[in-house]
Amino acid sequence: MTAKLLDGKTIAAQQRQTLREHVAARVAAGQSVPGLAVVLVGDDSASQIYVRNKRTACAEVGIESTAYHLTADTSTAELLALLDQLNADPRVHGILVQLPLPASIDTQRVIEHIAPEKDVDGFHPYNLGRLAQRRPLLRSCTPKGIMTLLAHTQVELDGLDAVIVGQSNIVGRPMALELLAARCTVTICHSRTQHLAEKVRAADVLVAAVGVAELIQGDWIKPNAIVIDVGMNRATHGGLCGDVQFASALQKASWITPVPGGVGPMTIVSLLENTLQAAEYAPSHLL
Ligand SMILES: Nc1nc2c(c(=O)[nH]1)N[C@@H](CN(C=O)c1ccc(C(=O)N[C@@H](CCC(=O)O)C(=O)O)cc1)CN2
Repeated sequence: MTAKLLDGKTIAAQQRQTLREHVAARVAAGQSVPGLAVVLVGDDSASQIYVRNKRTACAEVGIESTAYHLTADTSTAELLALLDQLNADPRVHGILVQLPLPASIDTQRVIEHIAPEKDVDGFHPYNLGRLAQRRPLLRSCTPKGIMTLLAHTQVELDGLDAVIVGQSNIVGRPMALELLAARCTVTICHSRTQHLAEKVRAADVLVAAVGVAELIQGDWIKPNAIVIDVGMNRATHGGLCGDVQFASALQKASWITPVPGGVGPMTIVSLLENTLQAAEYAPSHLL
């Protein structure tokens, strides 16, 4: 058996086209251009690339992005002051603070300082709480993008066993809430999990988001499982590799995401969707 590829690059491109049409229709109807504030602190090279890619994607669909690049020695108080300004600005519908922040900054305080209705990353406790209650508003981008990929398989998720490897606030935990809302039976594995291979072998849907190159072996994969690889690790040959051993998993799974070109592009298009959603929900007196 050879798995079918869940081609995030192509699906995200189709979604950007749809978004472009929605934004154009919105503007033609006399409503405001959706605005995204993109905040980057420090000089992390990967973050700079992600921010650039997000702004390029914004431009493609007609979202106006404004960049705020702060130096690595910015204090938490200075960043909170910028967020106060952006929270109050009616042209800004979404605020994105690129993570990770420098260690000197209190990341949780920063996330909680973004107005929940502008929290297009879906990291604010309000938005995570809404998802936990199955009443989501702005959903975390990577898990949201993964749910879109899963919808493309047309596999009925109801009742399936889903296993998530990784318990981060950005991916693992909101992913569990998404899959629970889709009526999967969800297991989250982490660094203290015993018998990881056995847990993975039970998965009809596997989401690998642990950040360890090729940790998950192909022979751990249940036949016909759907395999979603969130990992983005530097391979020994210099390229990128995921958390799953792709070549051997391809022989066991029914569907699998490539790295690159799987989950990453879906994360970015979900951010664009959230920004349009935030603009559409913004109170009319602010438009
Ligand atoms: N504020 C946020 N910070 C971070 C998030 C996030 O969703 N919000 N997620 C990650 C990084 N990330 C987005 O910011 C991200 C990472 C990778 C990709 C992507 O498209 N990857 C490509 C490969 C890129 C390459 O060649 O290096 C792919 O998978 O095809 C998109 C978004 C942490 N921080």
